[in-house]
Amino acid sequence: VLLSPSFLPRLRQLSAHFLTTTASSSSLFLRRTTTSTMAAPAYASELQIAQLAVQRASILTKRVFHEKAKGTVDKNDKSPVTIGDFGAQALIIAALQHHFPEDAIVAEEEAAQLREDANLKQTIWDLVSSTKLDDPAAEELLGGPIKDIDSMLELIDRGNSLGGSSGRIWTIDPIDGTKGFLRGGQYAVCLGLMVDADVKVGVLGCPNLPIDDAARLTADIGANATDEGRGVLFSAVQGHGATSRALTAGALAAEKPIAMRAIDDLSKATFCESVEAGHSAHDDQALISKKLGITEPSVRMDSQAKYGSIARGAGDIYLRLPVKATYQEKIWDHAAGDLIVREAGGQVTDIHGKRLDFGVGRTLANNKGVIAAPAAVHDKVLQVVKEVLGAKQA
Ligand SMILES: Nc1ncnc2c1ncn2[C@@H]1O[C@H](COP(=O)(O)O)[C@@H](OP(=O)(O)O)[C@H]1O
Ligand SMILES: [Mg+2]
Ligand SMILES: [Mg+2]
Ligand SMILES: [Mg+2]
Repeated sequence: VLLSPSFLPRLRQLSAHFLTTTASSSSLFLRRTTTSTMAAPAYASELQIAQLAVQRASILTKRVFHEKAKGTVDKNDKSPVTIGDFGAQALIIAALQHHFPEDAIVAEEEAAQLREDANLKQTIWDLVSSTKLDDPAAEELLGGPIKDIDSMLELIDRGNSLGGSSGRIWTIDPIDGTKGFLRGGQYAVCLGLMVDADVKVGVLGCPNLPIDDAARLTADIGANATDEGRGVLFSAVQGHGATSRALTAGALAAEKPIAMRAIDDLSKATFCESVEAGHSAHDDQALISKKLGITEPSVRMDSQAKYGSIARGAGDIYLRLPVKATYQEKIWDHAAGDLIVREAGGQVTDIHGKRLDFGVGRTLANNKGVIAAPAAVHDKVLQVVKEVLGAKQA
């Protein structure tokens, strides 16, 4: 059993766990007892690697924003994609490949375009090969640097899994809210692990959100923010709650549990939605908000920073109603946020009240739209969504 190939990744996992649980203990005896008598919490190793990988990828995205001309290139779907998206995806997959080489990965980007563009490829390689966590133990835990430029392209393309309903599947959005990123607004580096289509681990790096969990959402949230006081890492493990911590450039900062705000009066709720009118139906959402008695205007922000923000009670409700009936939401746009909100005391469904189904491929083909709200009021919000959308069809 010890020598079977399937045991190898597990062995690596165990040694990773050993390295971190023992990093601060000095006696060998203590180390032995720690590892033999304490059961590791569920998905502890996956969580730690995911958090550090997102943290490292976030450094790269910040470097792209601050140091580089933003290098926007056109993708087939005409969404802006930057060297940051490719670079962050390469760094995250490198860490996953090092620890969990058997796991499938569904990631947003692919390397095809880089293979044909030597300049772009080199620019990304320069960034990727020079981005490290500033804590050597943490950097080593992620497996250190990528070997060479071709390995980088292969790693990016490891994210081409078709997804599905069985086994371990990671999903990555290296930069979610690319348009927000380009504007200097909100964006998120997103990573989730699904096991048999159930999201078990979710991590969101939000470099432009305030660190302070108590900071309420406002209309100008994160717009052209300086780095001072900003950068949050949200995490959740199924059944173990959700946390936030400062996003750092090295080892993980101390975590705090987060929870959604208890709201008994929906008229006092803060609701958030996409900046982009093409991504969710602003007019329908305004009507729903009004019917709920909400008088404050919506807070518009890009990316899964919306999920993280309501999970820590900085806002309360996130509505994403379809603009076009044919659009299928992508699993990487929702997996981490869905778990983080539910672990913080929320409920997340589509406009029909169905939980998001991450087991049918790269898209949420079985769902339309998203409604995320505190569990106690989710039904009420859903009811109003149905009223408004029903009236439109009638
Ligand atoms: N017509 C559409 N409806 C809904 N979402 C869309 C869309 N077109 C693109 N998107 C997705 O919306 C995401 C951004 O969400 P938000 O509007 O909440 O910031 C994009 O992620 P990327 O920025 O990673 O490409 C993209 O996947
Ligand atoms: Mg995109
Ligand atoms: Mg996205
Ligand atoms: Mg993206």
